[in-house]
Amino acid sequence: MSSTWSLPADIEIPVRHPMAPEPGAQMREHWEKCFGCGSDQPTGLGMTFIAGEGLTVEAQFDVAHRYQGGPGVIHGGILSTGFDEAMGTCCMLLANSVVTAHLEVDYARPIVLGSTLKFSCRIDGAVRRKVYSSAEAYVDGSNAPVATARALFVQIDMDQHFKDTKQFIDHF
Ligand SMILES: CCCCCCCCCCCCCC(=O)SCCNC(=O)CCNC(=O)[C@H](O)C(C)(C)COP(=O)(O)OP(=O)(O)OC[C@H]1O[C@@H](n2cnc3c(N)ncnc32)[C@H](O)[C@@H]1OP(=O)(O)O
Repeated sequence: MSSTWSLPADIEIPVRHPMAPEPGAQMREHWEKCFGCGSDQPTGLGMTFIAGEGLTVEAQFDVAHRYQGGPGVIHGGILSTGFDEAMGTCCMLLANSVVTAHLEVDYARPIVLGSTLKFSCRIDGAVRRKVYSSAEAYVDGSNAPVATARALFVQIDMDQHFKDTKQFIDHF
């Protein structure tokens, strides 16, 4: 795998929010209609999340047949969606609302339909509103990651960011 991704020199390790879920606790969906995590999104990934120690989160979803790209394997965009959601949820340990500004994925192995895809995510640091995260994805029986990702999330003001799409929002 290769990447030109590098963290900025002025990066700092942020503090986990005191109200963040305890390590081992399930983390909530950020919005019930979300394609990644929403319980009111029947075609979505239905991802689940467990808070880890420090600034880490474990996430997973089952690779259903409807997520097929090539014959018998996951679509690359679905895998990248899984990373996006898992790493974005990891940022919730800071109790910030964030959106993805940059996401890159290295695809190391094909992922067979029917697998359970597991993500190990962490916050690498933050600079002002920017939160840097990295993650690996695994399937059962594989010690090496099947894919890795890095992302930049930017903290937003929810009211301002979604001011033009409020008609879609029941509540957050
Ligand atoms: C979904 C939301 C719900 C929230 C709940 C929790 C989420 C949970 C899970 C969700 C999972 C799913 C999540 C989803 O799927 S979120 C959906 C996909 N993402 C979007 O739609 C975001 C679209 N982009 C924007 O709205 C704006 O561009 C944002 C808000 C990101 C920044 O525009 P804004 O005008 O506000 O700020 P700024 O332009 O001064 O930038 C600020 C800083 O960031 C730096 N920068 C910006 N872009 C890049 C870049 N590409 N590479 C490197 N750096 C970049 C920039 O240089 C500056 O740095 P500095 O000057 O400080 O050094």
